[in-house]
Amino acid sequence: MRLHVAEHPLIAHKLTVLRDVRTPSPLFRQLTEELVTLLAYEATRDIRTEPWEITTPVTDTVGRKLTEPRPIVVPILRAGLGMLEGMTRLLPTAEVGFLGLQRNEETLEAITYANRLPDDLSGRQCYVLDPMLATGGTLVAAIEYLFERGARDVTAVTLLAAPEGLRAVQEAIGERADVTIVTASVDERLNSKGYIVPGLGDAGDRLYGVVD
Ligand SMILES: O=P(O)(O)OC[C@H]1O[C@H](OP(=O)(O)OP(=O)(O)O)[C@H](O)[C@@H]1O
Ligand SMILES: O=c1cc[nH]c(=O)[nH]1
Ligand SMILES: [Mg+2]
Repeated sequence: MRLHVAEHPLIAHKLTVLRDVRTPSPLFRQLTEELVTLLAYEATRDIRTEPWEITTPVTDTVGRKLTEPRPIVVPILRAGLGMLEGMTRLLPTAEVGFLGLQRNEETLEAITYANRLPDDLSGRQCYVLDPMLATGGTLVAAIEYLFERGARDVTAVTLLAAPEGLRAVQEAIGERADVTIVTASVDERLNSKGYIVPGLGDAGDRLYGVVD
């Protein structure tokens, strides 16, 4: 597993406003999108391209173009949905699959309630979107769903990651595949309720409001 912590003054600034408990949902959503676009730049550093011949108004030349098959972007509902627009703005031709997972607040176990992925992901570059990597249960489950369909090249884009969650992903995935995590921050720890500290609270609730 590779970890990339994206360090940039704009990321640090936007993340600080995002963490602030006084930041209302509309601004939280806007900042999430902006942060994802900045993180996507890092996350797609190894996206596959191939030579492509074109003619400019001046001459013939060879540039580069994204290779087929198209990359796939997989937001983890709910909170990952807030990252989709920012990612597809940079990767407009990407296919989008969906996973819905919810953490049980007592056991912290991730329960799957939606799985809408292409059947065959072999040879595809997959980008998983979830703002929070806490215990790692959700991301490990998501990566396993992608592996089941043949994916072996997975990049997870998160806003915050806890050291505990990073260790859990490393232990679960091992050397089985090429997994990269791109995050804006590795925070200090988890609290007794499994929340990231200092964190930003419940990302889904801050994006979309509290649902029972
Ligand atoms: O690393 P973990 O301990 O598994 O926790 C992280 C998960 O928790 C949050 O989702 P939540 O269950 O709150 O669902 P929501 O997005 O619908 O709010 C978050 O968006 C991650 O998916
Ligand atoms: O701090 C946390 C941990 C899990 N999920 C969240 O939304 N926030
Ligand atoms: Mg939530």
